[in-house]
Amino acid sequence: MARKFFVGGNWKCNGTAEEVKKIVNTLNEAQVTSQDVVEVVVSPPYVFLPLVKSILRPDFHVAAQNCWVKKGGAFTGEVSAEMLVNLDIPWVILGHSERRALLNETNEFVGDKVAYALAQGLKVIACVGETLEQREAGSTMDVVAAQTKAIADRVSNWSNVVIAYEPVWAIGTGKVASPAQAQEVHDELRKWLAKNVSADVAATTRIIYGGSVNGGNCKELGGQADVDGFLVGGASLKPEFIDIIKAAEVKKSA
Ligand SMILES: O=C(CO)COP(=O)(O)O
Repeated sequence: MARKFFVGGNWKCNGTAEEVKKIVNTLNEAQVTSQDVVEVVVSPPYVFLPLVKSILRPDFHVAAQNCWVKKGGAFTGEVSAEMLVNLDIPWVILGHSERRALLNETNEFVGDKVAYALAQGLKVIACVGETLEQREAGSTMDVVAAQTKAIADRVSNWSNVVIAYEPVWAIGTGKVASPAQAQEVHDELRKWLAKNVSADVAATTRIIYGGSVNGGNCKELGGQADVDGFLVGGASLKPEFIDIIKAAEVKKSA
């Protein structure tokens, strides 16, 4: 089964209601590649999720940027997976490196969140990736494997999981991984899945790349055999996000 190209826009902690409406209008007006070829998901901050969902074109979907690790209750400031399901929010991003680094989310905690969110019926974009220090120490694959293992230990059905490989040193830095660097990790990660989960999960799970993706570099990155799409930060707030969605065409013609 072919892996459908996937483009996610992670808006992070940005935007006013007016700005959000503007971004959505731009997306709504854009002529993009058919949804048979690409799946598009945008992830606004929580407070804008109902607004975005209500005005976004029906062929694009929304994702939350996080959710609580288990059933809701006395957890001030948190939003539960059940609440997202209740509002028909289909996707959630979990384990983003900003949360791992700034909010001390461990591999195990992220694994627990992924398992819980999937069990509630959410689809999950699970983020993994190494820091510059880890890359320079030659431990990229050990780090990425440990992050993925914490998920694999807790998840048996991978059909609703997209893995986002986002090297921390490439996020928001303008220092994009080269197509060869991205392909190398995606290939290793797929081999890891084949060995430790199953050949089927390795063949069907989409592994998308994130970190300084823009309208200029998306085609070459997307042309790599094991790059199944992108998780885009800064450029997803701009009209060039549409060019990034269109990079799915490189796979169609491949
Ligand atoms: O963190 C990212 C997406 O989740 C990537 O962010 P940038 O595209 O701004 O580097």
